[in-house]
Amino acid sequence: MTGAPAPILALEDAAIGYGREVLLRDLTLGVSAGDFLAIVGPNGGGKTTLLRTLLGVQPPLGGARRQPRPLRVGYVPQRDHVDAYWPLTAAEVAVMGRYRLLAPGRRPGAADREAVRAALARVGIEELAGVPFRTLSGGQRQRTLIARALASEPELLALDEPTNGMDPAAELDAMDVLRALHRGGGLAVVMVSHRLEAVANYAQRLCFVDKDKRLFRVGALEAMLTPEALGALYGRRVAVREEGGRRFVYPEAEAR
Ligand SMILES: Nc1ncnc2c1ncn2[C@@H]1O[C@H](COP(=O)(O)OP(=O)(O)OP(=O)(O)O)[C@@H](O)[C@H]1O
Repeated sequence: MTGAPAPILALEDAAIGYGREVLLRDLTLGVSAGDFLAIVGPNGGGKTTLLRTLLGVQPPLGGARRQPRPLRVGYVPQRDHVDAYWPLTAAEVAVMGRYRLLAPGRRPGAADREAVRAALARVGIEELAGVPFRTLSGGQRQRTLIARALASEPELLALDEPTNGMDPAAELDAMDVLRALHRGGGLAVVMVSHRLEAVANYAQRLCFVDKDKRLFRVGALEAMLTPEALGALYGRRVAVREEGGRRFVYPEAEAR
């Protein structure tokens, strides 16, 4: 039988939220091995809540979360939530990703140091291993946090706003790193972004989320970049144009 591959993580008719407050309900979403899914919506729209519920960090308020087998997930939190790592070096931050692979009470050994070196190399910052995290640029910090996640040998990389606050060049660099990890490493990637343009050239599938509009929609990239789907997300006409092999998102001026 052919068809969509079996999901490694799924929500079925799920409600997400906190305590008694449901942000969105009836959400059905699956993530398969090798997927690249971007969750897009406005600030405060419920993206992080959806990601955390999908990962099992917080429970759904209704419906079900399915995870058919144990899954190694590398989680990359929002960068500005982790500045407390001062005064650790990049390698000392990345080695934290090894801790759950260590036997209780064991300290990281040569194999762990090699895994960290390899993880820093995969994100292109091997030479920054001994540099204090707090002195790194935003883009270098983000790569360090991705290396920490990679050091845990994940099957799924989950990232919350990985390019937030970056200049356009650093954003492209970071997204290129994710693409290389996805294509070369066979990693499934699920990321949250409030900027559609940041992910429109990288993700295979998009999920639009906005609790205020009661919007939840998921589909293949091409199906989600239509005027109709973009209108549902932005509440105005938005066009996507391709120039030089890249997609750009243009909100169109309202008629006066
Ligand atoms: N721990 C919490 N308890 C109660 N409400 C929360 C909690 N965390 C977030 N919320 C609320 O849930 C809503 C969605 O927040 P969420 O962080 O999921 O949105 P987001 O789309 O990821 O936004 P951002 O891009 O600003 O991080 C917001 O109204 C927020 O105030």
